[in-house]
Amino acid sequence: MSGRQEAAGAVGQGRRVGRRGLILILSSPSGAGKTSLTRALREEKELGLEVSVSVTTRAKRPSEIAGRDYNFISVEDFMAMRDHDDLLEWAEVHGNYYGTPRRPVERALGAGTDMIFDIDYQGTRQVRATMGPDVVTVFILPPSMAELKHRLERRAEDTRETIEKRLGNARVEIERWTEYDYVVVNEDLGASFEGLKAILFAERLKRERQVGLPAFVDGLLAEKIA
Ligand SMILES: Nc1nc2c(ncn2[C@@H]2O[C@H](COP(=O)(O)OP(=O)(O)O)[C@@H](O)[C@H]2O)c(=O)[nH]1
Ligand SMILES: Nc1ncnc2c1ncn2[C@@H]1O[C@H](COP(=O)(O)OP(=O)(O)O)[C@@H](O)[C@H]1O
Repeated sequence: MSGRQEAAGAVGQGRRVGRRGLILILSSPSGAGKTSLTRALREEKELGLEVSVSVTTRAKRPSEIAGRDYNFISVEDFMAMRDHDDLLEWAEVHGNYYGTPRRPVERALGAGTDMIFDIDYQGTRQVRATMGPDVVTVFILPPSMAELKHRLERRAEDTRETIEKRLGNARVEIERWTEYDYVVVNEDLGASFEGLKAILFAERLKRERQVGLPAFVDGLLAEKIA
């Protein structure tokens, strides 16, 4: 992306290596754990990640906070945002509309802040098409279908009908796993969290994401060793 500010970087003899911001996308079938992992990443402040808060037309769950987990809006308001091009991407999932507001993403990336998106495979395709190399995608798999069902039941925030619909869609969602850069089988939440941090740290060091490296290396090679 042109015009994007660079995150603070390494310093060597006054030569700076900056970094382009990235978007870390987490997708999974319902109940595999992407919300828990997104919350854990957001709460670890030193990672410096900003979570994209989607708009949705679905009803709020008891544990959710409007403005933190989602902005809950009417179908009319959703369509107005879509028609005004206020959404970076949008999709219909489990019979409800979901979308990523464009402006907060542009603001965060413009300031060099990395973002996390918890969006489905349809949205992931759209973001990859528009943001290309700045996107890193991770698919979260459950350890088994039986455990996926148990997690949805243990979460106890949805009606039986809602759980059935999400389980019914799980196979179609899981089949998209090959479209993703990384795959994490979320058996142990702590281990999955460590895996995501490893992905983030490695992606931040990718050569093409580090701006100013050629000048930095030229400087290194020109330096006189006493
Ligand atoms: N495309 C798209 N998908 C979203 C967005 N926000 C959430 N989703 C996806 O919508 C699906 C349903 O999310 P949610 O209702 O929170 O249910 P959960 O998956 O059971 O936690 C999940 O696959 C989310 O990743 C968005 O802004 N865009
Ligand atoms: N590794 C895990 N082991 C056991 N329970 C988990 C694990 N990850 C998530 N959970 C639980 O499973 C339920 C579904 O997780 P959640 O993060 O809401 O999934 P998603 O956002 O993918 O629908 C929640 O009750 C959560 O606490």
